[in-house]
Amino acid sequence: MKILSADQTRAADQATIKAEGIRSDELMERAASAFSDWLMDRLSLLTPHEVHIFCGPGNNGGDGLAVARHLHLAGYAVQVWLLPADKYSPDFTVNRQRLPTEVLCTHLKPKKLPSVSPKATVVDALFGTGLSRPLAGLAAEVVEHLNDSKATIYAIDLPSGLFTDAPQPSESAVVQAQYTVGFELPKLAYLLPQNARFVGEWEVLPIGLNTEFIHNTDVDNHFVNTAFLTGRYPKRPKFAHKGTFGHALLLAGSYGKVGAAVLAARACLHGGVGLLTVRTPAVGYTILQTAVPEAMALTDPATDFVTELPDLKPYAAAGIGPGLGQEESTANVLCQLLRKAAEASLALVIDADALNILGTHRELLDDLPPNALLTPHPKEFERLTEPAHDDYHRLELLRDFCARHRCYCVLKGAYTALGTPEGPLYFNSTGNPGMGTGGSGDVLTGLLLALRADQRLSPLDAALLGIFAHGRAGDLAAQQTGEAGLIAGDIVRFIGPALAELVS
Ligand SMILES: NC(=O)C1=CN([C@@H]2O[C@H](COP(=O)(O)OP(=O)(O)OC[C@H]3O[C@@H](n4cnc5c(N)ncnc54)[C@H](O)[C@@H]3O)[C@@H](O)[C@H]2O)[C@@H](O)CC1
Ligand SMILES: Nc1ncnc2c1ncn2[C@@H]1O[C@H](COP(=O)(O)OP(=O)(O)O)[C@@H](O)[C@H]1O
Ligand SMILES: [K+]
Repeated sequence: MKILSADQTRAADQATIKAEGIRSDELMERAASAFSDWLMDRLSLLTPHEVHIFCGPGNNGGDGLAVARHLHLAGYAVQVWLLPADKYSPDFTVNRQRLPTEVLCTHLKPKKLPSVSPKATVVDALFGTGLSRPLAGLAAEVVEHLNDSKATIYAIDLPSGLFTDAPQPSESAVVQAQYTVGFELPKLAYLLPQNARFVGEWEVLPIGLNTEFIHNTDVDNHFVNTAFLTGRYPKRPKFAHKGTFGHALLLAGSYGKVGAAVLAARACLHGGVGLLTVRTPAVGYTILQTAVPEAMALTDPATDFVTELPDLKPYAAAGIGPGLGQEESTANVLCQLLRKAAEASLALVIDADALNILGTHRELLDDLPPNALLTPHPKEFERLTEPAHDDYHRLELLRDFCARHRCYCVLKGAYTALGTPEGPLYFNSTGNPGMGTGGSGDVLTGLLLALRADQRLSPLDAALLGIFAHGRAGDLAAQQTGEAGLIAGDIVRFIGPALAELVS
């Protein structure tokens, strides 16, 4: 799914109105009906609800007025509160006129704000994508009042005060919604940790925006769901053999961290790799051969950490990092691997301690072979770049980093963001907080290694499929274990089912 900016959203609305020959208030009616139906599914008519709808002067307020009409006609006790303004949008005015006279509709006044009980349902229709500056004055006062009320707040399109695709000053007033319901496509603002307390849970409802316009619009950001991945993960051919899916090399583990190598190796095998060879220090030999008999062990001469790079000829892809440690001789192995990878046409996946080594020897970044795939969490990413002022700045750093080094970079977290050499970012939709547990990242590395070894997949598709399937495997696992009980090995068990869902 494409993530549109505020300007692109407005243009999509206009394109739809033009292509369908409808009036703008008819499109608003679609949005308001979709929102009203969604809300009424959650509110029961049997328990009386005090529903307060707070409307601003633009089309977000127009949506709110239309929602008020729908809820009133369905039998809910609705009260509308209007933010006074010099100017109201035409569709606001149309819907103000359509509001049945029985619905109480009152202008808000400073210092005389209505009391809203904690049991009330509030619809926030003050501002949406048209917000042009941080809220101040009465609007800010209303927002603080709603946040203090403890009522359940449902925001239409955006929590009021939040910009669609830029940060707002830290002290400015923003509605803290429990739910945000947008239209057609998700917004960047929904996906960032710093906005979580404003956005709450979110959902988008289809309103039939013009598909041709969306198709022809270039965007900076994409949201990756199952539909987005259709056609990217081919079925295994009938006459396939282990050579078809590539031979991968995993360099991982050190004394006390051989488990990371085991998790990554198991994930790689469940990720469909043809053959897997694992380079661990000697201390890992028995552990690996026992825990993962399907993998070949190519043990390093040193006991506790990896010191020598094996011959790269047999391999289609190499993964380096999980549990590796940062000894100087291990850093040398990484350095040689980077220099030889391009010549050996080796796809690289770089994680964990290998990233930390890159962070302390930044000159090595210039040796990254084309299409290398890096998988930092935000702290590791900071070591490769610089501290970010906020989540939006971090995404810009990600974009710059991938463009400069011609690499793919997986910035891990909820809604993991994949940066690409071409520029666009891809936000993942799967995964759950249960995956915030030691070893989850090692599993991702192993899975990505398998997909990079599969010569049928482009670097972009391998990365998108791996990130999505990793989160999906975590979701399937959590259905059995619960989130708190989830451990990294559980994610491994569900990689197969998660990938099977993607075959098309
Ligand atoms: N036909 C359409 O364009 C559709 C629009 N929709 C709704 O329309 C919304 C966008 O509507 P608008 O573009 O009218 O924008 P908004 O309703 O978000 O707000 C714009 C109005 O608020 C004022 N304003 C902006 N920032 C302010 C601030 N800080 N303090 C005080 N006033 C401020 C502007 O001058 C303008 O009058 C969407 O979020 C969505 O809810 C939906 O109905 C779908 C269809
Ligand atoms: N709240 C969350 N929602 C979705 N995915 C998550 C969440 N927390 C963690 N994850 C995923 O779990 C993995 C954790 O990786 P990482 O931090 O490297 O763990 P480790 O170093 O312990 O292996 C990442 O892929 C991340 O996207
Ligand atoms: K709103």
